Amino acid sequence: MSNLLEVADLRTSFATEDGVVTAVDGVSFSVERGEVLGIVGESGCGKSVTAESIMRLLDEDSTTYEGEVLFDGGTDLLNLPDDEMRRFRGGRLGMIFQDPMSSLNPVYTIGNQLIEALRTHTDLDKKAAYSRAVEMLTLTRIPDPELRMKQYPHQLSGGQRQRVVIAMALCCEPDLIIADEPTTALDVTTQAKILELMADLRHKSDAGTLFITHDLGVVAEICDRVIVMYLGQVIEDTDVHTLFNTPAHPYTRGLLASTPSVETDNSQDLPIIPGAVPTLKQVPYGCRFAARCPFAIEACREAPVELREYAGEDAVEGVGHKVRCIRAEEIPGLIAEQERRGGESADGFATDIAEAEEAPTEAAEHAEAEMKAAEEDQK
Ligand SMILES: Nc1ncnc2c1ncn2[C@@H]1O[C@H](COP(=O)(O)OP(=O)(O)OP(=O)(O)O)[C@@H](O)[C@H]1O
Repeated sequence: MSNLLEVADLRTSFATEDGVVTAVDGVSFSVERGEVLGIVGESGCGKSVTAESIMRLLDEDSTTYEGEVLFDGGTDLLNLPDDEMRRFRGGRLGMIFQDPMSSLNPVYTIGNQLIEALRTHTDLDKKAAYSRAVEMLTLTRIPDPELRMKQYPHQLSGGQRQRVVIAMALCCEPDLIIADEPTTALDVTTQAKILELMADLRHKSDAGTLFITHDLGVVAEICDRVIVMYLGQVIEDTDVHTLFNTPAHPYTRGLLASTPSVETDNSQDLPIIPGAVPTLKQVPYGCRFAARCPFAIEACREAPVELREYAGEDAVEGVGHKVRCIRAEEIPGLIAEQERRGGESADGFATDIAEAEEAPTEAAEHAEAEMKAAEEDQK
């Protein structure tokens, strides 16, 4: 069976005043029917640009796409004529964004908008579209769906608006749903309810879902497989259990270690990934994470690192597990050694803010030295 979505070597670049920057750099992954694939990573790592590239929502004049985005057996979305792409969006491709107001028109009632979406993308007549819209709102468990049909977006709460957007994304029975931080703007209780709703709805359709979030707790709750992105690249790709039980990339370890859990009730004791994601103008030549990595050695900085199959002793048989780190197999041993020596390891990351703040200085110095060397090379 072919994948529902096959993204192959996607590269998205922007022409900016300071030259061309590549926000998504050779990203490949696939989504099967019925599967939820999570994309996780810190702010600025390219999650949204990946989604917006698949949907072709970026400014056409300043954006260049390379690679392939093959949908349902071969349609390359990157080469689809504009009018066909418009038909795909909201039809076979459903979208849910962080801010529900970006998907809703403030001057039309909820009913008008749902009916319009259904009439554009299906053969339903007005009466059938009305019934279907109410049915979809009921499915999202919004209170009093018939009343909501007559209301305008500003008359609803944030959680209710997001339920409407979910109803809108699902009403035309899309094959693929792209959800970009759909719960981030909501309070914790509403967030939990919306996640529960999404988890429930996925069992009612065989659509594939691409779920973008910076929150590993959300990943654990809703995703089957996960890709972790860092500075425009995939740095780890595996199923959700493997990611949480045997993470292989130091960045993933850092993200997991710095995520509060039920056991860690004091977030001050959580380790910190030092520094910040470099800007797209400062992309390091070798491993892009090296400047922030407690395990980086000179070899990490000498050449670009490929995404490859993880072959550690703890690798789970039969589970695809890819990692972009030349030391991934050594790291469990290095951490065990640290622990044997009595150090508080926290997967190699410091829990002390002062200690963690030393590293960005080192990172910045290194990035600057690399930039200088690259400039010299170009002369
Ligand atoms: N139109 C644009 N022109 C130039 N750079 C852009 C443009 N859009 C995004 N970027 C840059 O691309 C990089 C990736 O951005 P993206 O929004 O995909 O990150 P993200 O991982 O989704 O982060 P967040 O969680 O904050 O949304 C960032 O450095 C961002 O500044």
